[in-house]
Amino acid sequence: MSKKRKTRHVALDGLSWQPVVRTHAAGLDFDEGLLELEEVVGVQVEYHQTANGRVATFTVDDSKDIPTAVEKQARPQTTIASGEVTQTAFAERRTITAFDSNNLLPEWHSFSLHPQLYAALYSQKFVNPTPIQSLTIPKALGGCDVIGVAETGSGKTLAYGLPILHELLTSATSSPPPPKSRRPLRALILAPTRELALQVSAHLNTCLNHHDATTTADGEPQKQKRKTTSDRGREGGPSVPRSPPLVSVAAIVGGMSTQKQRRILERGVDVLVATPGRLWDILEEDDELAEDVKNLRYLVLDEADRMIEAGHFAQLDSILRLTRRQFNEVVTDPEFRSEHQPAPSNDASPWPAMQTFVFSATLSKELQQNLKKRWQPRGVKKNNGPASTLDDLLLRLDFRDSEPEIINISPEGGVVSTLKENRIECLATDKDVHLYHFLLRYPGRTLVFLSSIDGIRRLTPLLELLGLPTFPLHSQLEQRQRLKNLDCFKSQAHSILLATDIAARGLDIPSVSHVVHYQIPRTVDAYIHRNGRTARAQRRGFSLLICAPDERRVARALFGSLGRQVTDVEEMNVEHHLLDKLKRRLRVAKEIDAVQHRANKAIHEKKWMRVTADALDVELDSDYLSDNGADRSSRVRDSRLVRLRADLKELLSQPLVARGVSTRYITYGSRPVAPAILAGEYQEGMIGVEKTDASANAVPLKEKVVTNAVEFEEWTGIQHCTMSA
Ligand SMILES: Nc1ncnc2c1ncn2[C@@H]1O[C@H](COP(=O)(O)OP(=O)(O)OP(=O)(O)O)[C@@H](O)[C@H]1O
Repeated sequence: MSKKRKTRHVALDGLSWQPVVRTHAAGLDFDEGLLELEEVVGVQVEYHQTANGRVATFTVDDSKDIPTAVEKQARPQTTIASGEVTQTAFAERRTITAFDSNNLLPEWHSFSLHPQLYAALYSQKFVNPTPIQSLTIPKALGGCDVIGVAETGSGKTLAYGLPILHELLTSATSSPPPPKSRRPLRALILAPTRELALQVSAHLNTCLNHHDATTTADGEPQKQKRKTTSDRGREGGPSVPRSPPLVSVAAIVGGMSTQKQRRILERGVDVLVATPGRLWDILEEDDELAEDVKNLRYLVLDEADRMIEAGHFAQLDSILRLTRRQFNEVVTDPEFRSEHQPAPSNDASPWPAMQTFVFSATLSKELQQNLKKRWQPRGVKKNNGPASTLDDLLLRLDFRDSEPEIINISPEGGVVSTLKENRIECLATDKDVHLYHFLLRYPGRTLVFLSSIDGIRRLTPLLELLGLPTFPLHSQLEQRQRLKNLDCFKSQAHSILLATDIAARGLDIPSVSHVVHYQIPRTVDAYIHRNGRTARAQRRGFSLLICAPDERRVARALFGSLGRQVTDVEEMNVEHHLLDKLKRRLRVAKEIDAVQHRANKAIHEKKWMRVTADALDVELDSDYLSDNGADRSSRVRDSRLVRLRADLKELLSQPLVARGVSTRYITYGSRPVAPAILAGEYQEGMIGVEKTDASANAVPLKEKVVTNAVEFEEWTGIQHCTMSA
């Protein structure tokens, strides 16, 4: 006789969701666009078709004695923090208590960091601290507030991250948090974009969950195979005991399920990385978190200047007000204020006073000086209305330190020493062909910046039709798609990301070989940050500015603001004789795209008419429904498409041949090319075109001045122009 199963229905949030282990590497690992993965065990999911669509019912199988989240919370020792927790719990069992930094990481030894962090640095082969890390870490560990300005890709995340993790790890090791209560938030890191927030969270988690090495008795790291989600699956389900991590880091960003976010916060988080908009939404509902923010130990503004541009101003202002010692000012949202009366003073916090870190690659000197001067004793601050500029906002930061340390090691002229800049001047209508030529001539991971989303929408299908692996990134894409595209871009050695300035800040994508400014950036900061996606961490990088005549004034002003002249930037050598062939390919690709676009539009219109007619309960004209005319035109379109595609295929199959090279007699003649083809010295698909690095193919400046004196004059002739916004 079968035993009757006991079932009960519970709400989605009442289930015992558990974060799933995912592989880590420093940087973005978004699993094809998944922000966070959770699993639930012992629950049957049934789908029912209803008038409102498909509905899922979750039925807990009690025979398996699976606790719900509510039951779990009632048990001691089961609070789990952050999406990365199972890994963290796993690492915790191997918490490192000793590390021979004196011998293994001598350059880091004087910082006396927590052994866990040393082991993580060692396993990532970060043998030397970067300059900003060397200067910042001792100050931060000594309790100073720090304003750090250093070039892009110089390791600013760990400059503020290591001191925070060090203190949290040290205090967690000496006095573990009480098991039952939700652990209070200790550090808040605010970042302007979702991608950057997720990246910072992943970067810090890598330092906590170091998987590649474990220590032997003498503290010597020893290689160990990293566990992956699939390994775990093969082993037959979760094998890791789910104990709380020592320190948990989580990210809260827009575009992520709010239910998941609530669960993450309920489990308790030590370090929260967030975008201001989503964090403020949560703070308005979560009193406990708002209370935590008032008693923070660390506050970090990463890429503070961009936060203003990203339209987070009001929310950022409101969050910063919560962190101030005396809550006696007008809050942006009065309703919120009445609910959240101030904690009397930060002195009540069990932690020492809050430390504030402000980091960016671009904070004006003037602002840095103002920040230093602006400190006033508690309670005498003026100007309590809502902040309206970055200056205004940062001047209201409540540094507890009367002398915040300003560490500015940004390079003169804003250019990283390992970056090579080139430019191409051409008509606006020739930008496409120059971009196409560059992408073929210098394959690699290329990030192309455009000023408008329309431009990205136009170029993406063209480059795809031309056979180039192209991915778009802009704010009108769904978050999941944004992360997926980033993942695709970074997983292929030869790929192209067409992006707006949403990708200009902070993103640490491994080995971006080229940055192309398809349109001139609107600000100097944007130019610096765009360039900063390549030439990171002392690697070499290349940036190309494609400039049309009507952009020259802006270019001149931009370089003027950097204390340079645009003519200091070498012109790129272009194989002009190849451009005609490339233009032909582009023309056909554009035609295909236009025909396809018309076809899609017709289909959509028809569909829309049908849905609208159904909704209004009206009958469509029989002529309209008969499809005869439409069929005819779609047949014409289809056959045109077939023809055009065949033309493009033919054009793409024709090799691009350098001037003076005969493809009929490749073994002899004035330039026999066969030996070089066999030796792989030519660029693929380009016969007779030498394989070179983009940075090695510029027209030397002197030569340019002599041969093109008129053009040179045009670039320098007009003085005193101003940047347009
Ligand atoms: N000490 C180190 N040694 C070697 N590599 C490091 C070190 N510290 C950080 N890195 C690596 O350098 C890269 C850039 O670091 P990070 O993203 O923190 O730079 P950043 O200064 O914040 O850049 P941006 O201004 O563009 O945001 C990362 O891939 C990081 O893993």
